[in-house]
Amino acid sequence: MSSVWTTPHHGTPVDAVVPLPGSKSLTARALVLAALAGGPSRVVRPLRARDTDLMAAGLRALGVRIDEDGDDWLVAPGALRGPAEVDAGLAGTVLRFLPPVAALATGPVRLDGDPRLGERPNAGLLAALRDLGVRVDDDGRGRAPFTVHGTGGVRGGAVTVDASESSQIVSGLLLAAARFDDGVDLALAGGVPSMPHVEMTVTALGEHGVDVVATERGWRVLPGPIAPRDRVVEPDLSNAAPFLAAALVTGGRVTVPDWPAVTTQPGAQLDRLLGAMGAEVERTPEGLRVTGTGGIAPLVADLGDVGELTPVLAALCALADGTSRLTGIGHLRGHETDRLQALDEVLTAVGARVEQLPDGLVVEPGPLRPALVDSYADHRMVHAAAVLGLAVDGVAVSGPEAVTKTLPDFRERWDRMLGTGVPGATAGAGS
Ligand SMILES: O=C(O)C1=C[C@@H](OP(=O)(O)O)[C@@H](O)[C@H](O)C1
Ligand SMILES: C=C(OP(=O)(O)O)C(=O)O
Repeated sequence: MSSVWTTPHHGTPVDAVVPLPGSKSLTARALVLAALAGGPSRVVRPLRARDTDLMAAGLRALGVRIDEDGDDWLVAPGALRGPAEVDAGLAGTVLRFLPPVAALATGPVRLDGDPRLGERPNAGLLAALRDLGVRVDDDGRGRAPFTVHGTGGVRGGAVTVDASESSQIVSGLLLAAARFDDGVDLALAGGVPSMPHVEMTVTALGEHGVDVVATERGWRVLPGPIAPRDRVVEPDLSNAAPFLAAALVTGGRVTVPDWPAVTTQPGAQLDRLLGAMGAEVERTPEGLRVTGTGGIAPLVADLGDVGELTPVLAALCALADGTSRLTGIGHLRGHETDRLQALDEVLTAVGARVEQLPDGLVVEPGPLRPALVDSYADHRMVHAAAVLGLAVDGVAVSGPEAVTKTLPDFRERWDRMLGTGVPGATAGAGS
């Protein structure tokens, strides 16, 4: 049975500096590219959480050596081999980044994960792999579990890909493509959500010396070596969302240190989005500082590029001064849970009126009330509940352990930000 977390209600302005661990998305790319590189790489300050630990475990199962050196990971590529079993848990990154790597291995690689993983869309990836010459056995639905029959090499070449349900399908193919005989000339069959994450992949490839260019309909990766590279992982800006939102909800201020000046992380758009909701946002020498100014303005925005910010932004919408409309996020129905349905249920439970659109949500705030809500095994739904709980006394969430996916000590960090946890350890009073 899962536990229940009664989220802290907080009637006074927060004032805290909240350092955050590394980005899930950057850690995943760093691991995969290091594993495919021509020599060893060091990943400094990787995220250590369920998703990235599963990525490391999956690569190890394929023959890659990954050692811990203090907080760093040392990655030494080896001959990729099956037979192997990969547990992807609920990680979209493992589900979509490892099959193209498995295709380069010698032997069968079976990928499976949590029950919900089998509902996450992946047909576009498996179809593309088959078109590139890879044998994949699945249940006919293109979803986990499935087995990639690696033969030690992939032909590669031109391929048209349906990545309308996840950008990770594109990223997975591009990350491994330099190791395909003919590289890849990837044309999109339609749209792709989360474009900043594809840009993150393209940037990471370039940093590893891979020749990758944008084409009229997609991207071309030339075959060639992947250079090893030591890299420091930026803090996870998407996981900054609930903490920065706390400044808005309580009329306080929160600073996230080491906010990168330039980044491909979609969380960088929090400055624009929280600014549109009434926050004052400044870059200080210490980091990004968000200050609440009293009310919360409603948000009308296409979040297609920044889908993973939706749960926290939608929670803010339930506390706003008017009706919000969030669109461009139909693909969130295939995330850790159907996030549009889950947000509808949670925001309704605390008193908002919610309308589901095919590609989004309309959120009209109502009189707030306490509620016991579900996490739906989704880390970002726990973040959303925590944000609501600041303003609504008596918000409890069942299954809060879902936060292990990307920020295992979320609750401790939350308490410290509010000044109710162990002082000084990971967050303290702002200056
Ligand atoms: O490539 C990545 O690291 C990610 C891409 C996005 O996936 P979708 O395009 O499936 O939304 C994002 O939501 C996910 O959290 C991380
Ligand atoms: C969609 C997310 O995760 P995943 O990488 O599993 O797709 C997320 O973290 O919001």
